[in-house]
Amino acid sequence: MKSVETFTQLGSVIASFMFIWAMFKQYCPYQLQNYFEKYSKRVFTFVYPFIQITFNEFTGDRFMRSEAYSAIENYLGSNSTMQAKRLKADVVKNSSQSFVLSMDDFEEVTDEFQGIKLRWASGKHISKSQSFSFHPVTDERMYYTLTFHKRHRSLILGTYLSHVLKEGDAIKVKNRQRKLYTNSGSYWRHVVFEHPASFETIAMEAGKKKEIMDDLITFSQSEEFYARIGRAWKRGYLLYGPPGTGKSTMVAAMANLLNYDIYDLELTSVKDNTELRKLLIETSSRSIIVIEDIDCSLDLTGQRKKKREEQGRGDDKDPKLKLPKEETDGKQSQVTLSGLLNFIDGLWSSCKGERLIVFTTNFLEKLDPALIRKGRMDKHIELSYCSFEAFKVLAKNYLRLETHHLYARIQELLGETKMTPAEVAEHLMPKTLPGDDKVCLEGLIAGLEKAKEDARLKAEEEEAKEKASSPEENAKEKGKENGLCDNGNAEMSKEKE
Ligand SMILES: Nc1ncnc2c1ncn2[C@@H]1O[C@H](COP(=O)(O)OP(=O)(O)OP(=O)(O)O)[C@@H](O)[C@H]1O
Ligand SMILES: [Mg+2]
Repeated sequence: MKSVETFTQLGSVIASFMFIWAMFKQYCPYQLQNYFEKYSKRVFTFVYPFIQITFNEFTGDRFMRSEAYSAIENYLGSNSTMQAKRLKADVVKNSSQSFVLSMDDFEEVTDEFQGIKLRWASGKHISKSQSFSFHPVTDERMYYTLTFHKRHRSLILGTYLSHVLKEGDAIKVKNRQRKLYTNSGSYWRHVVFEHPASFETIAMEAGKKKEIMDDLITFSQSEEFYARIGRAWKRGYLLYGPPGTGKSTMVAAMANLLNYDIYDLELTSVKDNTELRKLLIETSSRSIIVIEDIDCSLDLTGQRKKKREEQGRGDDKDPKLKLPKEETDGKQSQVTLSGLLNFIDGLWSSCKGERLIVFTTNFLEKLDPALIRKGRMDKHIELSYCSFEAFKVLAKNYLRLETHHLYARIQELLGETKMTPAEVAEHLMPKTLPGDDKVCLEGLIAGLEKAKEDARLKAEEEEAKEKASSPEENAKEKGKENGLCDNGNAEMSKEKE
């Protein structure tokens, strides 16, 4: 890199000479000017075999920061921290509130790409406002320059620069503030997404958890695979299970694992298929589009289909078919099952980047099979009642307990009765400060025993009802009634006698 520096100094000398020439050339005869310029350029390229590219912070529009400049800034971040003697620090308001370091003005760092050394330098143009003012405004425009030998021109201009942009963008995505979007009608609004859920804290069997995490990570790293097989880079997940088993929590954990944004799509407030299409096209890459409680969101369920069949109306693929959920509402949503299916199947192919679509439901059996078939909803994940293994995860998170003598009783009860992780978690919440583990575990045992007793009573009640409504029982009951009547008649006839 020493040679680059020497040549840079030489370049500066030649540049100064060119500047002096520019000042005085007007006093030279025209032919001499041409002659001098032609040969001075040749000499310059001969003695200075390096190419320099400038990347300005602002291009054209003063208010729009150049994307290339930001990508380079991110790309050089780690190099700058290691090499530059003067750094600039800033705080990024993300969850970690960490510092972001970049090289200060007029600093230099080197980079290496496929064995080629390159030099990046930062600079600043300062211009004062021309108009007179007591508070003159200075206009500062930062820039980066990249210097490399001309024999590497094609490699640097092609492969290296796209590598810089790609890496810089990836770093930007990693450091960015993630967002949670919700739709009000056909517009997305967003807030900063800072949900603490992670796969580590989700109560679930370790094997199942690992399988889901592996699936997600494999998906996020399979851009080339999807391109090769000619499929849009998307994957559908269907999370189903009773309320309070962690479906929404898992969506947040997925977003945190993959560093994705979340688009929480409220289908009932979407007017029609056109609005749905608009909303979905506006979603960015690296995002999860979630439709919670899909069975309630719209009547996109098998039951509605059956009802329609009974009414002798066409099939569910008819795009004109309207499936308003709240027909009594003033505003009717006219999003159709076919509208949703068409989007899931078709439109994404033209949207760049990766997207996950997640449906959650409490009632799997209510959903139209067309909606959840493989290829649309590729992975079906059941979130169910709390197992002992899941309980241990919760106890570790909430009480920092690995084991306890009450665990044996809890294991026994969890095998006999159903309780959702949400309910178990509620029992494990400390009731006083500092929390008392034994009190929490005993509370849970009491809760489980009560749930077991309630379930037993309910089962008995149902059994009794069933018996009452069974034909044999009815006949017996009738028999009894008749018997009573006969007896009554007999008594009456006795009385008559
Ligand atoms: N598997 C789980 N692991 C850890 N915490 C859980 C789990 N399931 C539920 N919880 C806790 O219970 C609360 C409710 O869970 P969540 O909202 O994810 O349930 P859900 O399945 O989405 O319910 P619903 O069907 O009613 O929307 C969460 O705040 C979470 O802390
Ligand atoms: Mg939920």
